[in-house]
Amino acid sequence: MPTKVPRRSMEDSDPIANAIAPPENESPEEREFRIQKERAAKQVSDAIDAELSREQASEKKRPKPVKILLLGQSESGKSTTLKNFQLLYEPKAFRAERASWRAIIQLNVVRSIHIIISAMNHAQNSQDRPPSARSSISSHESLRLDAELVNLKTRLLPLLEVEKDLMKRLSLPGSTEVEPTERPVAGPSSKRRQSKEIAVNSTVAWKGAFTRSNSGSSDTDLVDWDDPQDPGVILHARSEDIKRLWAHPTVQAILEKQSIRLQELAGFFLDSIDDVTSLRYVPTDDHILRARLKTLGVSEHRMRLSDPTGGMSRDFRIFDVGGTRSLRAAWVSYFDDMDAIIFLAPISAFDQVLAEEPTVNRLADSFKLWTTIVSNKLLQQTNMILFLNKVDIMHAKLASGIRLSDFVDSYGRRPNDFDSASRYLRKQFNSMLKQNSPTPRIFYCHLTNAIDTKSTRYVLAGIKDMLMRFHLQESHLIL
Ligand SMILES: Nc1nc2c(ncn2[C@@H]2O[C@H](COP(=O)(O)OP(=O)(O)OP(=O)(O)O)[C@@H](O)[C@H]2O)c(=O)[nH]1
Ligand SMILES: [Mg+2]
Repeated sequence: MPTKVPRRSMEDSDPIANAIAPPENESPEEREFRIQKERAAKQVSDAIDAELSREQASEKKRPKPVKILLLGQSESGKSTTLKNFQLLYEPKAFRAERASWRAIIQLNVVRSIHIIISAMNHAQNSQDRPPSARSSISSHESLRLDAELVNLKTRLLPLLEVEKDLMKRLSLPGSTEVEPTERPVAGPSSKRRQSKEIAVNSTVAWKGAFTRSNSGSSDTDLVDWDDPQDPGVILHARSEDIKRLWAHPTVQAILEKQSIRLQELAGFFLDSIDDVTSLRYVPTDDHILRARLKTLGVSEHRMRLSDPTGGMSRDFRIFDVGGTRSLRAAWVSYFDDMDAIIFLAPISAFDQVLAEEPTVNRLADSFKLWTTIVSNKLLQQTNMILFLNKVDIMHAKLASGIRLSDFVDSYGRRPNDFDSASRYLRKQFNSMLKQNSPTPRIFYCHLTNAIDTKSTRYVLAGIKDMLMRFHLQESHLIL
């Protein structure tokens, strides 16, 4: 009969000692087997420790990371530029987040419908007012909703519940990080109305709320299709209604008369409703770039990029910040030690105002912000890269007859075409930089469309190579 091994003396109250103590009544064979297992485990653990020390030692030898800070007003395209970097250099990780972006796109769709319904209500209310009160309202606001439209509106109301539900899921338990912020809907300033825009603090792991923890390797594995709360089901069921609402001539007239240009609003997906509301919809790269989620905090993204000359790879750190005015004070703590600033100025916004400050023209705000950044003492040595962004919207706006000179007096009688306008604006930004740079500094300016992956890919690859070369020269100088 095998002799029993006496239980090792230990403090019964010590949970750790309890957990690692050999089992009671262990036979000699079991003991031998356990000791062998523990020895093997220790060998593995020692090997991991050795590998970690080797990595730490080589980490110390690695050159300093290249740091890039993305700056610009809200909705200038900072987070979209970061998404482009991720898509280009970490496509697997980027695509693994599709389930989270699917939820944001659904939220964007519902928000557009919310804006349309508010505009319809506004038109209806002005119609319902007594004629004496109506006399001060311009005739265009009194467009009548026919029975079909009223019906459509009623059928689409459940989507507002979807919005609430998605927002609840985005607000992680115990967190107040999700902040539905007010933004004015374009329209005559005296009759400005508000529509909510969702924002998330980028330091919060909001993406976890939508990604399956045990997700498989294929795209469709990323979404929990059996989730009864999935907003995709309701959106799919209402897809035809959404299309009819959006295509309805009275709706188009109401939006036009209230100066609401939904196509130009961030997160516009109403022209892709068939795709976005299809059952088992998984966003394409293009859709992820178009998705709008306002940034509140500052987020840091790390990636290791290869050297085009075949040398050692470099660590890049890209910092994305929130661009709303109240968040800009936080930028300065990141100014120290940056290798480059990518400043985004959405030139198409020349006829728009800031959401947070409806008296301030957005192009004027970009000019002022650029001047503040280039004249900052901490940034005198920093490479400046300017993206004159949203050129696609700029093209369309100018072509539709909206005149730059109506908003920028100094543009004078120059032609209202894209080439002349972009050349003029580039010159303005350039001269602001020169006036505020006591010593010459590296400056690049690109006309960009950040939702176009192809053109952005070339711009970003060029920036990466330039910064690697520059960084390499600097390290040689230091050595
Ligand atoms: N059409 C068009 N849309 C763009 C372009 N660049 C960005 N967008 C869209 O504009 C919206 C705003 O872009 P974001 O990248 O979220 O803006 P941001 O600068 O990060 O804004 P904050 O986080 O509020 O500071 C998103 O829906 C983008 O898809 C562009 O060049 N053209
Ligand atoms: Mg952002």
